[in-house]
Amino acid sequence: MSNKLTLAMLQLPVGRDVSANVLRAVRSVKKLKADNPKLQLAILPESFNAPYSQEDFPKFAEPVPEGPTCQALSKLARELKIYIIGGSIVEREGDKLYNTCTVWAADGSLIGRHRKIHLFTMSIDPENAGGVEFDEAAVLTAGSEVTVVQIGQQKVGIGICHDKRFDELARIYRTMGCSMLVYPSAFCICQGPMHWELLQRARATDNQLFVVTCSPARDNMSGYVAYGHSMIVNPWAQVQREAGEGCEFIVEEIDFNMVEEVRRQIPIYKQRRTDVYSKVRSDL
Ligand SMILES: NC(=O)CCC(=O)C(=O)O
Repeated sequence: MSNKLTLAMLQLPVGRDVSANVLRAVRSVKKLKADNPKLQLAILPESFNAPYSQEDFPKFAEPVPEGPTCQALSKLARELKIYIIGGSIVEREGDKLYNTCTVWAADGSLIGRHRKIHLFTMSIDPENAGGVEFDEAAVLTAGSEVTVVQIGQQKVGIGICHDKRFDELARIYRTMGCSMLVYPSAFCICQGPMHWELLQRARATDNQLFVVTCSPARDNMSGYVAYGHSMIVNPWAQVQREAGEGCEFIVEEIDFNMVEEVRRQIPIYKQRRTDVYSKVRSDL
């Protein structure tokens, strides 16, 4: 049984026309599959179908999985016989809105729905690389479930952008048997240079697995400017692939044998002293 998986990360531009954004994503995935017949998984960015904007979230919200964006992703997965980690969209359920990542199997069925657990609420002063004011929590409801999906032979843990700052979530995924974490993301440009790669490599070091992020392309004219730099970090915590800032697609074969190699050579998971930690942390 092959322990490899060929994936694509699509660092797509996002405009205000939802149908155009979804169509661009669909056409791009089709082209990548035509050019790379071995492609098994396509990963889209956070908020790939509409602008990442607090004011706009209610306007662009859709039901999951009945809405047009989900239906397009389901059809695409079925047609191409690939898995899709559908970035995120704003999901409407009753009077609540969520930032939601849907995951589709190769038969078009929905195998995962991750509602962003840690909402992005930040007020960074302007002297820190331009600053940022954002409050997802003013509009969105936080999810309260972890999400692990089976992709081929691998268990994959899902988070959305700000979720990657929280080491506990990544550790839970490791404990649940994950060999890869995927975070569709739209990181802010003021924190990007400081924390984007650092956080991803930290999660990979702690948990000895692949960590993949997929961002929208940078658009300096939009209200919220995404950092770009979609990235694959391997279980040695090395940056295996990294996009630049603009529209870019990366196709990469992931060799999961590396997960076992690292865990065998540096067996920190087995060396943990939960007996000591639990004396001072009742939550462990
Ligand atoms: N979309 C997000 O969750 C942004 C998170 C972010 O930029 C951060 O610094 O955290």
